[in-house]
Amino acid sequence: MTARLDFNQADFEPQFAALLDSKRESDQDVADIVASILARVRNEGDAALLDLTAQFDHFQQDNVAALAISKAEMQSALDELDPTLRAALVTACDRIRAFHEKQVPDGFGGLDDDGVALAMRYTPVDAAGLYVPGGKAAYPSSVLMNAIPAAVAGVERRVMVVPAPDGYVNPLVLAAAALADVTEVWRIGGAQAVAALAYGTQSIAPVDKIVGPGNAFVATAKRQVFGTVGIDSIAGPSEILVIADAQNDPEWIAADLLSQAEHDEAAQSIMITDDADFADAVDAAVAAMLPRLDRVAVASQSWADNGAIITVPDMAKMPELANRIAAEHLELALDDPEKWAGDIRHAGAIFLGRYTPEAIGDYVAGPNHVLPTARTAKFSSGLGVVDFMKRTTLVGCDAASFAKIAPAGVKLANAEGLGAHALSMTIRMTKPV
Ligand SMILES: NC(=O)c1ccc[n+]([C@@H]2O[C@H](COP(=O)([O-])OP(=O)(O)OC[C@H]3O[C@@H](n4cnc5c(N)ncnc54)[C@H](O)[C@@H]3O)[C@@H](O)[C@H]2O)c1
Ligand SMILES: N[C@H](CO)Cc1c[nH]c[nH+]1
Ligand SMILES: [Zn+2]
Repeated sequence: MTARLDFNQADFEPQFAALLDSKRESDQDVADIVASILARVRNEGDAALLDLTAQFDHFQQDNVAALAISKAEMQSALDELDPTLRAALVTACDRIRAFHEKQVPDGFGGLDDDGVALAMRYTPVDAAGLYVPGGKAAYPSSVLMNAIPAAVAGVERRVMVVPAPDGYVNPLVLAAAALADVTEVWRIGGAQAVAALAYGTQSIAPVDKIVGPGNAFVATAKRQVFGTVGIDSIAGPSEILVIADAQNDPEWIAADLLSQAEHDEAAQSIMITDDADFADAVDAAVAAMLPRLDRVAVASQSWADNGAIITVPDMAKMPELANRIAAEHLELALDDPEKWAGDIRHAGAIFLGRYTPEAIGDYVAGPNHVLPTARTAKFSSGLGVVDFMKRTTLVGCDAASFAKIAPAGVKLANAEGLGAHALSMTIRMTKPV
């Protein structure tokens, strides 16, 4: 049974607060396990990586070099791909690349009113780690979502890690890596892969930034290595918030809720509706659909443990709740979805109207599906080209422009009691070359 919350009930607020608080990647036990895995890889390098890969992925190897996948293996996976599957991958690739090419920032530069040359430019990081999940499902789509923006940004070393449970990596994942031009692939996953990318080991050179989605252990590991390396966002177990009125087919909405529940027992699917009978109909449709899914066990547990159906007296109450949920994905299965979207301030991605299920965004719409979870959409965004870049500012004064602005700088330096700062400016006015 999934949770049912009614906005009009006296106990709504504590129930809603508990729902918001129930994300697995925020749990202390996960944080403790991850901290010890990170420490082991940092201290012991390759040996710990081999040991943890054997423990968590049941993949035993004697040396880390054996965990690498060559360019030739990736290419042959692509060459041997079923042509219709290859065509689908190419469609996804083309649409994702087109959307991300629009994101390349320009920077700017020129002389300001005082004659000072000012500019801002964007440069890519040298090396990016691309986490592709693979514990419970294979994610060729996540290869594309990670690797394409990295390549568009101009990152030279694009290092993919993917867990290989029992030593197996789905060939479609390798084919996607070839198509998206990944430069290095390692069959490692979980917090130990994040640690190897962040700290480096004897065999794996460290990267500057780690991006990509994963389960609670991966998301927590990224949070903990931040500072040693950059990260994109906390992209943990999937979430969907569906806003639906009674005009919808309950089965369509049930399928949308289950599309994210089937990712992980820790995934979260929530619906808000203004119609109690429709809420009952969706609940029944989910129950009827669940046994027909291949991933019935995962989806059932997710729906029972973390799912919820919320009824509101009218849709005007919806935006405030949606903004507090700050979901990774938000579907507006309503008339005039653009109008409602204007009231949504916090969501990783918004899907407009009854014909835009979230799943279209997972694969082929074009925007990235690596998105912030666990309420972090309140302050962070989905993966994009700028995540692989840094900004550098440039300033250039000549004698005339320097003389115009330096006196204010000298005044402030003296006020801060920083005499050498003041001197480095006054010296240029009193002792010009
Ligand atoms: N937010 C996003 O943008 C987004 C996108 C795609 C997928 N996802 C999410 O990615 C996740 C994929 O999860 P997955 O499990 O299939 O693959 P995964 O690669 O994220 O995790 C598998 C790894 O987790 C580690 N692990 C598992 N149980 C552990 C334990 N008890 N202790 C320590 N480590 C442990 C293992 O090292 C294993 O290799 C799902 O939660 C899915 O919802 C999120
Ligand atoms: N919905 C996931 C992001 O939370 C992405 C994905 C990949 N494949 C299917 N779905
Ligand atoms: Zn999905």
